[in-house]
Amino acid sequence: MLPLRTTLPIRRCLSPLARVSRLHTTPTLATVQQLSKSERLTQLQPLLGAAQPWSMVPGRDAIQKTFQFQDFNQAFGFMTRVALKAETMNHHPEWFNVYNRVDITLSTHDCQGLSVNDVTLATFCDKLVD
Ligand SMILES: C[C@H](O)[C@H](O)[C@H]1CNC2=NC(N)=NC(=O)C2=N1
Repeated sequence: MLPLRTTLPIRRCLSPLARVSRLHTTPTLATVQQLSKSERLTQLQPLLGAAQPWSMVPGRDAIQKTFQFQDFNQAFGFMTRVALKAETMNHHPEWFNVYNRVDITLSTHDCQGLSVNDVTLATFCDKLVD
């Protein structure tokens, strides 16, 4: 005779599908923070003061830079490499391309401003054309 209330552990109450989905739940995303004042001095300033500098976007906490290449092939090859890096970082540029020109704007939507991810991706872009 089964007792009226069984207190089975929760995992045995889940349907197989629910159990699997619990195994594959998306981990909570680490929240990315805006660059601190000191990070802006140590990490952002070098980008803004470089020989081929990034510049702040007026009215936004974002940086922008235009890259010029010999032709479309070179420009698209650059974009391909940046795109693959963006995917591995899960951090994506805002960009525009016409022929041999690539305009890139970087900012972090999740924190409505510049984060270390933008510094990392900007540095990656610069190294590609060094
Ligand atoms: C859901 C997804 O992980 C987030 O939207 C990622 C994707 N790529 C991103 N790219 C940029 N530039 N900023 C973000 O905050 C961001 N967030």
